[in-house]
Amino acid sequence: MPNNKLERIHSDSASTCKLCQMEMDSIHERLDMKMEEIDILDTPRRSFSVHFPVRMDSGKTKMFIGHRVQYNDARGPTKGGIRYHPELTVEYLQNLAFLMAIKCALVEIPFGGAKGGIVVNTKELSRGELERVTRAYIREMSDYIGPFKDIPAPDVYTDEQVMVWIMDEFERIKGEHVPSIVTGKPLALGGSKVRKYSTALGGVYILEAALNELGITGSDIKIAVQGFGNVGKNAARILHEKGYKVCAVSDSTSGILNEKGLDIPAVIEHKSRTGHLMDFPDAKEITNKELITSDCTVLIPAALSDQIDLENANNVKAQIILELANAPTSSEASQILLGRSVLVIPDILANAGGVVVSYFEWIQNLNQDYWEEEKILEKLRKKMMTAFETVYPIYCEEKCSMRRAALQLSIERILEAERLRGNL
Ligand SMILES: NC(=O)c1ccc[n+]([C@@H]2O[C@H](COP(=O)([O-])OP(=O)(O)OC[C@H]3O[C@@H](n4cnc5c(N)ncnc54)[C@H](O)[C@@H]3O)[C@@H](O)[C@H]2O)c1
Repeated sequence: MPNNKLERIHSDSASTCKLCQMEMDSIHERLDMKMEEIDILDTPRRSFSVHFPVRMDSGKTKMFIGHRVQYNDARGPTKGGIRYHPELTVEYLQNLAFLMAIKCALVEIPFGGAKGGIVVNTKELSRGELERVTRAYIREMSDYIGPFKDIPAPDVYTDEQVMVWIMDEFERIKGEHVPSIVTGKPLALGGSKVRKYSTALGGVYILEAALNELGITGSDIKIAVQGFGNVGKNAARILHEKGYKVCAVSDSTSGILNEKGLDIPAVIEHKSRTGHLMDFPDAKEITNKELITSDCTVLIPAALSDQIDLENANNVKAQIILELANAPTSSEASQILLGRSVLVIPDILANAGGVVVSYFEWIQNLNQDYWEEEKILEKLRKKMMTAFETVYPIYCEEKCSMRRAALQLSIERILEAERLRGNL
């Protein structure tokens, strides 16, 4: 059995799928979808598994299983992460691949959706074994992936080093340089500037657009951020730099609050020096639960799924929830918040900045180019704003959740591509 951390990380996107499923019936009805359209959306184009032997450090050979799902490629080559997890199944990956197709359509990047990975607990592998397992998986997959077929990226328990091994093995097989085979690489090997904080920054662009739409302005805007990892810390940092009052932040151990606003660079320094948020001077200690219901204008869950639930949804004080984590709001809580007119900006829109900059990395690689930071920032802003400006009117007109509005838009785009190809 995996430990709790493994299980938890693995369940986040499953919750997103559950939330999307909840909205599907009303979308089918609203778009007056025919059975053949529902079928084409419900069916992954390719799902396959490979079995491969790897020599372990002990000298013994062990068999591994890898999967890849290429869900829908009507809008372009499929794109999606490679996840290493002991409980990975094809069915689970199908859900994640569907969400990737939805996200890419929402921010109008010319990709379909994919997801894959290996059934393995990386904590049980040495670095050498991890490299050999990765390379063996890519040897099995090399005919089915490619810059114009299917482009992998990092996901749970894979990182930029794993992406380099994937690229290197693929290039050895093809006998040429192909950096565009994978995104999420280090800068020195064709990675993109901004990628490390693109998810947080994309979310901040969307948040500012939402504040503007709701007419919420001024120095009284209070922000609470749950999670202080890659996404949460960068979101807090960017918002602080923009002059917002970030009043509360938390990590897995505890939270801190200062109603006048925290000095975020000092909090970052404190956390990197001590390893925790506790004992930060000039702040009150709070629990993660207290952060969710703290007195704030904007709540940014950026850690785990199902943090806003049946128990606390009625006590949320924020007017806007920016879902930077995947599925931080349970399905029951979503209904309550909709009833209370709290604007929930759904994960599929709020955290899409990461895949947008991955797309930019792919373009840079195809053109053997490196873009300056300013160019990437401007293009990211434009992509995120366009998505928001298209989804928001649907949300207002249809008086539905913003998640439903976003899903509806993506589905229309995928179906349009299928129609133009003559598949419908
Ligand atoms: N990294 C990306 O580009 C990206 C893109 C899309 C979605 N996401 C989603 O954003 C979320 C965060 O990702 P990340 O890359 O920042 O992960 P991370 O591992 O870097 O950080 C996770 C943070 O959450 C904190 N945390 C763990 N348990 C907690 C708890 N019970 N309460 C409060 N905080 C807790 C950890 O201490 C850590 O600070 C995940 O849901 C992830 O799927 C990330």
